[in-house]
Amino acid sequence: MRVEVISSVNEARADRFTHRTAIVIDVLRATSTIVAALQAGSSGIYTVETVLDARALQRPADLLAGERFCRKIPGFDLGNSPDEFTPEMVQDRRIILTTTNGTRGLHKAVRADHVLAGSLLNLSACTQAALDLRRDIVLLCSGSHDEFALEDGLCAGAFVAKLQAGSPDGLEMDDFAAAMLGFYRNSTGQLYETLASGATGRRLLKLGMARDIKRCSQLDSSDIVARMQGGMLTRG
Ligand SMILES: O=C(O)[C@H](CS(=O)(=O)O)OP(=O)(O)O
Repeated sequence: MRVEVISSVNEARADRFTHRTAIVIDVLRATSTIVAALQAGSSGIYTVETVLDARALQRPADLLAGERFCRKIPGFDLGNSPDEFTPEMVQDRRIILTTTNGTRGLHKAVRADHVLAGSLLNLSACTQAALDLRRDIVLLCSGSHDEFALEDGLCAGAFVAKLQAGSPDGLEMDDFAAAMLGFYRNSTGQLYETLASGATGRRLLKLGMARDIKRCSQLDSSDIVARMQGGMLTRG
């Protein structure tokens, strides 16, 4: 089995996904929020790129969620903070989500045979699902504003470490995957600090959202596998 890591949506050429399982990563915060929403009982999450698309897709019982400039979109039910997605709010409800980077990342991966949403929260569950699908794996770091984001690279490195541990016959990897593996190994025990030190983390801290960074750094706190099926992310 081989794993490759793509550093940002800008680098995500369609042909890199063919015949692969894609794990799309946006630790701060879209894919962490998707995992939290499914954990809280949402029946599924549609990701769309624009506010207009979100409103057009909404059916009467659906919730609109997402952010622009890290803030909840006016008129929407929910923002992009995992803690907002409680069972009281989202149980058995479909959610239409639009965020700056994560939703773009998920759309870039559509050519893959299978698309999973990965985060630190569901690292082990998502890794096992990807191994079970028996395809080469591509990890797409959604990044932030078209650039590489530290927290996504860290999470990609954590996935590479888990995939390696779960591949008794060995795991081939590209150079960027090897670099992110080294980065993750050097950050052991400092997940929160590393997340908080990147550009997105600093932006969220300035806005008083340290709690979101804490939540998004909770390694393996969920056994949710978030899988794209028929355009919607559901419990896989
Ligand atoms: O809401 C977020 O955490 C980010 C906003 S940004 O990266 O600071 O623009 O959006 P996401 O799509 O979850 O990365």
